[in-house]
Amino acid sequence: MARYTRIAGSIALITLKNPPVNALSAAVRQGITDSVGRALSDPEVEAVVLCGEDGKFCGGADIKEFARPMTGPGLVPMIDAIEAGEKPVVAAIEGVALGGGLELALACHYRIAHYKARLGLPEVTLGLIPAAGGTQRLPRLIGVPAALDLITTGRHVSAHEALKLGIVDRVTDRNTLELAVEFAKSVSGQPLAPRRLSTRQPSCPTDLDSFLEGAMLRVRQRARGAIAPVACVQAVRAAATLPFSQGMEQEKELMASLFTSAQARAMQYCFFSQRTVGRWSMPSGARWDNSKAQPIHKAAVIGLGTMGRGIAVSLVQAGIPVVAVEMETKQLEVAKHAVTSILEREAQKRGKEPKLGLIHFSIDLQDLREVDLVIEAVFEDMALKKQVFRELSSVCRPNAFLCTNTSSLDVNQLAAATRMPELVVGMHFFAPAHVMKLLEVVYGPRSSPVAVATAMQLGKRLGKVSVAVGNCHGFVGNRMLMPYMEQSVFLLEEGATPEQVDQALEEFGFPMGVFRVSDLSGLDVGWKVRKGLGLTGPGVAPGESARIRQGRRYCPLPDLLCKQGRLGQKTGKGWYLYDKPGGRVAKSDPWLHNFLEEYRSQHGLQAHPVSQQEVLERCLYSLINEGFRILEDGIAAGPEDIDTIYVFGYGWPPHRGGPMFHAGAVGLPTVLEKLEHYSQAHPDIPQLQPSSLLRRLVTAGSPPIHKWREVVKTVHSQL
Ligand SMILES: CCCCCCCC/C=C\C/C=C/C(=O)SCCNC(=O)CCNC(=O)[C@H](O)C(C)(C)COP(=O)(O)OP(=O)(O)OC[C@H]1O[C@@H](n2cnc3c(N)ncnc32)[C@H](O)[C@@H]1OP(=O)(O)O
Repeated sequence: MARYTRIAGSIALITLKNPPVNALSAAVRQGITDSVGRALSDPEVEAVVLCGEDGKFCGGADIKEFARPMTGPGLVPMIDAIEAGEKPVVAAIEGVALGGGLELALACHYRIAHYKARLGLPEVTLGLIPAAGGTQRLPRLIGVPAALDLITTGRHVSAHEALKLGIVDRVTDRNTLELAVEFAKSVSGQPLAPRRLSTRQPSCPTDLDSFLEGAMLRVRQRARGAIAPVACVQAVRAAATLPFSQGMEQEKELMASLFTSAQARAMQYCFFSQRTVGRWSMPSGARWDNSKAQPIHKAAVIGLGTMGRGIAVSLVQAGIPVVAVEMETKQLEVAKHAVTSILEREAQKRGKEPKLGLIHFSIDLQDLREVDLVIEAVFEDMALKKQVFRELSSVCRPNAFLCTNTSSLDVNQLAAATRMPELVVGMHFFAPAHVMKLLEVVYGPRSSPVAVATAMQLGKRLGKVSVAVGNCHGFVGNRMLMPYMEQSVFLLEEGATPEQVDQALEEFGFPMGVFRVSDLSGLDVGWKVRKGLGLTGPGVAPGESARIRQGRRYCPLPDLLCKQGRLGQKTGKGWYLYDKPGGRVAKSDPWLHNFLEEYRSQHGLQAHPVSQQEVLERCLYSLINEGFRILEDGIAAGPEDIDTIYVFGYGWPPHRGGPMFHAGAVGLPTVLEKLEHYSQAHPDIPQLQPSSLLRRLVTAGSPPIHKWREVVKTVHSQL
């Protein structure tokens, strides 16, 4: 809806009204259309001010409507009518003007923004382009290069940046509406033609063609197969080279090809999944809406290695005072220097002062007596972590929350080392912790709903996408990664090369294939985990075959590389060769190829050509299969949780929705059939045996993904 009022005598005020973000639903579009018509036809109205209720101008088109047949007035004619009107319209922008919301503002003749407002055209993140004239008006307002940047990235800009770019005419820290009304009065009667963006010529670089070609190249590289960013460049090219009306035609055609695309569906699913995970639940019945988070006034981080430093930076950036603890003075000094430089660098990027005063470095655990919450980030070693938790339990206040940053260790064992196990949760950050958006909040069997709510709330404050998950080895993300990584090395045994496997995965849309990632993070990380699990090293039973562990197929290749000191980038060689230790450019390594051949002949393995299809099916479907097991086990509340974890933490391409969404898109019967096929071909790999939930879903007629929770519920109720 939109509310029409008259204020200050001659000003018509149109207020968008559709909580929570005043999205442009059919009813809102109808309301605006009617109100604008009324204002234009009322002789007593000299000018119009457009604003949004509750301090939010507009969050854009109503995304929920995209899945339904379109009703109500179209966005484009509504916007065009505002620009063409003979009375000045001033947009009073508070909160957000995003997508269709900004496009609406661009049709207004003037724009005034509150200094806290954020503006942007994020349609590309939903698999679309700004097709209500955004791709045509923005280049005409701020020039082709700046518009291209905003449209292809979808990034939000602050009101101050918007002013610098020329998107808004004024920024205020006063009451935006009052200023807009004053402003509207002051411009009434002035000529409107120069204010109509559709009539302007866009400012273009002199070498437009090569500029656009370069931009297209960069966008294609970054897009990793996503089609919307490419369409964005094409639409902006139309703005730069065609008259407005033809540009609009082109915009419409491009949007028509995207609107019903599988990629747009996937990305919109990601948008809603990200919000669904905020409404977390635990098998006990505790939920986001019946569990109250405790405020965190002061926190601590124990262990200032790479992870601890990133976590400390995140806390400081969120304005939370932190005690940062290392065990020895020398390590503390090194960490202090590193944390301070990250804080300074990050603050400089944001044009702000670093909040150095919020962090206190210490080697004394007694300094933790006042904190509300501790995040332990010491080395991934159960005995060491238990020791730290015992000490924390005796030093901290009895009601302090004790969190462990672990990627796979049993949260319950750590809880058992404390006096208040209900206050213990896992907070699995991803490296670098101040950059990566994902946080897995891990609840053990004894974690209280308050502890989970507090950790989830803290994650939100840190700007993370937090997902609550149950306690098991590897939680959700790493547990699913294990069968994926196993398949990748099995494929090497069978004849593939790291290059082939990586290429298939990168063409699917991952930023890096599994072997490049392994080289980047260090092969010794997995080696240590495998040693801990008794899969390699002294824990292996004497006489056990090199390629069988615990009765199932095992590939010792990664262990063999580690034994040779090939730990990845840091040693200058791993699955690939680098020009020096710490080098980043991966080169194919003939040594490795020979090594693989020798290994195969030593173990009597016959190499066969491995197709791209086989790489994808075995790596991805085994990962997906584990995802179904995770749902069955109640470790993740729904497929949205798994998909959000994979998109935000593991580089799964958003235009493919996430692994579980991908399974639905491929077709559950196909996934089942392929898993059955590979499982028969490799009976010694239990991970390829289709999970019972997948079978059940197929038997139930492969319901759409939003119905899977119901099927999972029936599985749980029958247990
Ligand atoms: C054949 C061709 C046909 C073509 C016809 C097409 C015509 C269309 C032409 C033009 C294209 C225009 C497209 C768009 O405008 S797409 C939308 C662009 N806008 C966005 O992407 C913004 C999305 N929203 C956000 O980023 C954030 O929500 C926020 C910054 C606005 C607010 O953040 P926050 O305060 O953190 O709140 P939440 O994110 O939690 O959101 C609260 C609540 O609101 C829902 N919601 C948010 N935005 C929208 C929206 N645009 N439409 C519908 N619903 C929205 C969100 O889902 C939450 O809901 P809840 O989980 O149920 O609480």
